[in-house]
Amino acid sequence: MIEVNNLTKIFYTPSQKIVALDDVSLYVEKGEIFGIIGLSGAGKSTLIRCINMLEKPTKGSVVIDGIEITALEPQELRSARQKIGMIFQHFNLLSSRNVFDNVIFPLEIAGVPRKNASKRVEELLDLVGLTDRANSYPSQLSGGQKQRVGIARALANSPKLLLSDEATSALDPQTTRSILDLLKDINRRFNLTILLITHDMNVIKETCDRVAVIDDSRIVEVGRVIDIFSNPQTATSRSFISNVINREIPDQLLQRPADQTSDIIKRVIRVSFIGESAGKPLISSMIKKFDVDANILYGNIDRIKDTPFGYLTLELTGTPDQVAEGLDYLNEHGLEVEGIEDV
Ligand SMILES: Nc1ncnc2c1ncn2[C@@H]1O[C@H](COP(=O)(O)OP(=O)(O)OP(=O)(O)O)[C@@H](O)[C@H]1O
Repeated sequence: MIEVNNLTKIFYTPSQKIVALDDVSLYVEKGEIFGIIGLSGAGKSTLIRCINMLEKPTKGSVVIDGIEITALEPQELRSARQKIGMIFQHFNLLSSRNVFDNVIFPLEIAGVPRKNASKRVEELLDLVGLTDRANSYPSQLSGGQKQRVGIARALANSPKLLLSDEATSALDPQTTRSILDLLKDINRRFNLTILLITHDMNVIKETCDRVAVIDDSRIVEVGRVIDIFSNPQTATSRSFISNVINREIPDQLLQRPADQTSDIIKRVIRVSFIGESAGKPLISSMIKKFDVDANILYGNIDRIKDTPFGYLTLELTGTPDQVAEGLDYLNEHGLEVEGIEDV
C-alpha cells in the first residue's frame, strides 16, 4: 500500500545542513496499522510529511497504492491527496465553522454536490459518535471530541490511507484509549490502512500490527510489534519498551551469592509468552519434568493489540543438566527465553 524507497530529506538553513531523513525505506501493507516511533527530532514528522508530499523529499520515492506520489504534477497531486486522510496532534479544525461544516469542508473542496455531501457528513458523525454535536463549534468541544471531528473530516473523501501525526499526544490516557479504539474500529470495518507516528510506545502496543523505530533520521528496527516487545534488537527499542513494561531486575536479586559448596546452579531467565503459549502451564510442566526449582522474581501479563503477552523473570535452581534440559523444553515449546545472568 505504501512503499517508501531510499527517502532522504535534507533541510538547509542559513547556518546548517540538517539531514532529517537518511535513506529511509519502508513497506506498509494494505489494511495494516503501522506505527513509527522515535524520540523528538528523530524525523517522524518529516517522514509523514514526505509521504503525503507536504514536504518534498531530497532523494527517493514514495508509492501509494501503485501511484508514485513523488513524481506527480501539482494538479495530479491535489487529487491523489484527496485519497489520503490526515489527523493532527492539535486537531487543526476551523474555529469559525461548526462540527458539520468542518467535516463537510473537504467534500466542498472536492466538488461533491451539497445533498450527497450532507448525507456523507451525517454518516461520518454517526461513525464517530458526534451526531448530537453537529452544530457545536470547536471551542465548545473537549479534546477527544475535537479529534473525533478531525477523524470524521479525514474520512470524508473515503481515503485509502489515513496518516496520524501524534493524534493522541494532547489527550489524557482515557481519551487516548477511546480514540485508539475508534481508529482500530475504522481500520477493521473499512480495511483502511493507517500509518501513525508517535513517541509513545503505549500507542504502538495498543494499536499497531507492525512498527518501525526511527532514531537520528534512520530506521533502526522494523517488525511485528509483538516480536519487538518480546525480542528487541536495538537499545532504542529496549528503551521505548521499558517505558511500558518493566524489564529490569533489581540488582539485589542478581547479586545474591551462589553456594560454592554444591553443584547446584542458579540461572535468571526472562520468558516471554505470546498468544496461545500465554495460556499453557509450561513452567509448571518444566518444574515437574526436570526437577528444577523456579522462583518468580517478576511477572507481568498484558495485551499487545489483541494478543495476550507476558513476561516472567524466573530464577531456576538445579544441576547444570537439569537447568539446561528445562531451558531446552521451554524453547522447544515456543517460548522466547532470554538468559539474564548466572548467579
Ligand atoms: N522546515 C524545517 N527546516 C529546518 N529543519 C527542520 C525543518 N523541519 C524539521 N527540521 C529538522 O529535522 C529534524 C527532524 O525533525 P522532525 O520534526 O521530523 O522530528 P520529529 O521526530 O517529528 O520530532 P517531534 O516529535 O519533536 O515533532 C530536526 O532536527 C528538525 O529540527
